[in-house]
This record gives sequence, structure tokens and C-alpha cells, in this order.
Amino acid sequence: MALSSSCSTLKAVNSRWTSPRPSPVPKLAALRRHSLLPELRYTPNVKLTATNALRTVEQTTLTEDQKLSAYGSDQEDLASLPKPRILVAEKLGEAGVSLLREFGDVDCSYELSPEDLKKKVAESDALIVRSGTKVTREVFEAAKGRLKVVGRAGVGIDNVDLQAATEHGCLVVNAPTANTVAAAEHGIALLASMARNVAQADASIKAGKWERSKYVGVSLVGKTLAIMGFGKVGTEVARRAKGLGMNVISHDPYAPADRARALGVELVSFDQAISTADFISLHMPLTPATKKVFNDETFSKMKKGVRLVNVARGGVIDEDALVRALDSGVVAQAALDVFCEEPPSKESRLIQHENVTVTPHLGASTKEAQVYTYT
Ligand SMILES: O=C(O)[C@H](O)COP(=O)(O)O
Repeated sequence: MALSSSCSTLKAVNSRWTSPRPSPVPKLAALRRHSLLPELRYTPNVKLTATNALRTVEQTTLTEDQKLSAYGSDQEDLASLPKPRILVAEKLGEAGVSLLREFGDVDCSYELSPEDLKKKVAESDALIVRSGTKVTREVFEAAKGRLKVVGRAGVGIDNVDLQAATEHGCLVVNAPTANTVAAAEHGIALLASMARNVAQADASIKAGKWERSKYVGVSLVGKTLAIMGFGKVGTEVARRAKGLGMNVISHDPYAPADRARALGVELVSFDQAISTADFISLHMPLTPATKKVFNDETFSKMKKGVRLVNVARGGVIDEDALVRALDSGVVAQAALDVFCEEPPSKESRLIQHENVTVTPHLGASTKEAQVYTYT
């Protein structure tokens, strides 16, 4: 069982961890021996300062023997340090907020304007966000050095300016495994409901119609699914799609071939994946390299009538190009959980397109993913 998004198995994601820092740098070798660095459990029960952030995590994670081995007998009296002020800017699972309350003064203030967020961070040691809060350079500047930790209760950190965080001595941590299953299940839910027109048929029947012939779907069994990004979520989608009898291929320049092979997934080139697939499911992070990687050129290489699922990030798709691909029939249907701008405009042609199914960034939103994840 791993603690998840809000209650948190967290991992440092910015270069603070590789920057030179004062004590206890010489102790890192000892910590590595305990294999604790890849998955650190963070409990904010001590003063959150940049120089002791790592030690904070370690102190609350290590067993007594491990502490002795890492630090010897020279340990601070952590309990005497003042409580940190923690700003929770987006709704978390209640268990996560309760945990934070045990150790700090917690201010849950949601839907802050950028100006209000800047005012609040100037009085906060830690900031907890999900994907909806933009933690920009201006936010770090406004914090004037007070903000020491940004905790991303979830996976994607494209809403946090990591460079600015590092320059301002602020640690950024996320929960990289917290919502893997939830996101994969939502991807499969969108895949199946898109193929069988569930959302459209539901709207039709609620409008008083009974349109059985209009909503003839397509079957999944025997079809080729291209998984773009064979990381944690992509792997879980592959496992489930195999169970549905799909032929699964994947493109991911960093994926280990043996993991793919073990699941019966063929790793192929980007072009081969998009040109042979009947269904394409996106699971890559948004980075400068993946921004708008699905554009007019890449849509033109797809098999006519392909169906697209996106539970990754809206920004990996050029949304205007997707509308053109839907209009021309190259993309028969799309099921989207994420958008370039969230929330998207109600007038957006993409959102209103009859062959598009949408959900409001619900990939991680299961009760289980927001409290505990069982692995
Ligand atoms: O990056 C993530 O963890 C998911 O996109 C979920 O984001 P959320 O925490 O805002 O629901």
C-alpha cells in the first residue's frame, strides 16, 4: 500500500536535490544505502527551510537505526522548531489535510486569484497544489524567500516553474505514483465509452429521443491501440487493453524494452505508432519536446477514422488542428479529459464537436487516488 496524492508519497522533482547544499550532504551516501531517495515520505512536522528540507524528509522517514547510521548521534531537537504555515490552494482528500493539520498551521484557500496567491505565499512556508494552480516565477518572487516547499498533490508539474523554484531555493515535490491506476482507469473508461457513443446516446435519450441506429459503435477487440508514452499510466492502460483483447503497440523513447515485452506490447517508432493505430491513447508529460506534437502534420499521417483519447495534458495537442482532423474525418472521434486552457471556453469548437467526448480533468479524481493507493 502506498500513500497517495494528498497523504502523500512524494518525490522531489526540481534540481534543488542536485544543487550543492550545506550539511547533511556527506550523509547522502549513507541514505542511498538505505534506498530511500527514490520514494521519500514527507511529513511536514518540522521547520521547512531549504537547507533542512531533505533532512526533514529523512528524519521523518528513517528508522532509529537508519538515523544513527546516517547522522550519528548529532540530531537536532526537531520538536522544538516552530510550526510551518501551509497554504493548501486546491482541494485535497480530507485525510491529507488532516495530516498537514497535525504538524502545521493550515490555510485552505481555494480558487485564489494570481494576486491573492502572491499575497498568501509571502506568509507561507509550504504551498500544496494540484494541476489548477499556476505556480509561476512571479509567485516565487512574491514569496520573497519564505516559501520553501511546493507540494504537488499529484503527478504533473508543468504548472510549476521548476527553474524559478530552484533559483528561489524552493523544493518541489510531487506524488509520482499516487494516481496511476485512477488515470489509467479513466483512459479505459473514455476509450470504451467513446467507441460505444455512451455520452452522445445518454444526451440523446435525455432529450427525449430513441436513436438506436444513430449510435452504432465500434468494437475494441482485435483493434490496434497505440499508447504514446509507456510510463506508469501508459503501462497500466496497456495491461487493461490487453485484457480487452486489443493489439497494443507503444511509442516511448525512454521505455525499457523488457517491460513492454513482458506485457506483450511492441515498442515502435512515433510514425509507425500513429500510422497503424485504430485507437491512440496519450500518456506523455507536457514538456517543450511534446508541446503540440499532435498537429496538422502528425494528424495527416494517421489512419483515416482513428480514435483518440487524451488523459495526459491538453498542451500535447494542437487543438485547432484536431478540430480540422475531426471535420475531415481523419479523426473519427476524440475523448478528452485535458485541455490547453482549463477550463476550456464553452464556445470552443472542439468541446462542442459532436464527435468529441469531454470530462473536466478527472483522471486522478477517484476517492481511492485522493486517499490511498493500493499497489
Ligand atoms: O498530473 C496529475 O496528477 C493529474 O493530471 C491529476 O491532476 P489533479 O491533481 O489536478 O487532478
